[in-house]
Amino acid sequence: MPDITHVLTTNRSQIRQQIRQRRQQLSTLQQQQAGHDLVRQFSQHIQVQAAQHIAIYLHNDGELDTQAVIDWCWQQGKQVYIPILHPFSHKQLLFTRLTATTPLVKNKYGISEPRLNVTNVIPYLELDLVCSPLVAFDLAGNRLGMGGGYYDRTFSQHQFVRNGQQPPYVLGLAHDCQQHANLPIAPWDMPIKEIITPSRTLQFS
Ligand SMILES: Nc1nc2c(c(=O)[nH]1)N(C=O)[C@@H](CNc1ccc(C(=O)N[C@@H](CCC(=O)O)C(=O)O)cc1)CN2
Ligand SMILES: Nc1ncnc2c1ncn2[C@@H]1O[C@H](COP(=O)(O)OP(=O)(O)OP(=O)(O)O)[C@@H](O)[C@H]1O
Repeated sequence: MPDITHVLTTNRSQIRQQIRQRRQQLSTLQQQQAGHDLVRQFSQHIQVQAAQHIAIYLHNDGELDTQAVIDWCWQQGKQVYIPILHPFSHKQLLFTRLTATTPLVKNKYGISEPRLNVTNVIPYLELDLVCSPLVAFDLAGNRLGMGGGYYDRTFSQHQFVRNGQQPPYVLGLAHDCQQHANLPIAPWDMPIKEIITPSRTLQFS
């Protein structure tokens, strides 16, 4: 009998591969349109409107293009933060401020991130909203990421109110084509409350 953990891992990585391919095949025009439509969904969202410190990501690998949303945030006077790979804590993220003049470097996965400057790092609990990237989502709020466990670790470390500080509101951003009928769930997966796509906002209880 195959070991259940092995089956789960193989299955998850096949889904990842299939959906990553699907989003990589979107044309530049489709990506631009998606990014533009996302602003409409995003700007109408109550939690977004109330948020001052917003973590988002710099798109890569066919992910939903966030540049128009970032520009909208700046126009609204909101502060934008991007995840960077922690320089020495294994598979941990730091969130650092992004402005129009922030120097960017490529991380080991080839993803652009702000060059580490400790004065620009925000403690996770000071974020109001976290817009997480993802590879696949289902209609129960399960998400599958790139396979590093970076976001799951971040969410699980900060899921409870501590010293009266509320954890940030977490939502996922994805193309509609990243929906998958039934994701195989691992014990460490942290479901999210909401996914925003260019065409709709999905809320899960
Ligand atoms: N734009 C963006 N920035 C991000 C993330 C993200 O998903 N999107 N991350 C979110 O965590 C972190 C980077 N995490 C990553 C984790 C793994 C791989 C990666 O390349 N993995 C393997 C495939 C693994 C598999 O299929 O099992 C690869 O492609 O070779 C890339 C990024 C931080 N920054
Ligand atoms: N809270 C956690 N603590 C320790 N290890 C974890 C945690 N969450 C995930 N991991 C480990 O990280 C690895 C990758 O997890 P998984 O495949 O769920 O990542 P993912 O959801 O694709 O990535 P991400 O969360 O960055 O989007 C797994 O081996 C898992 O054991």
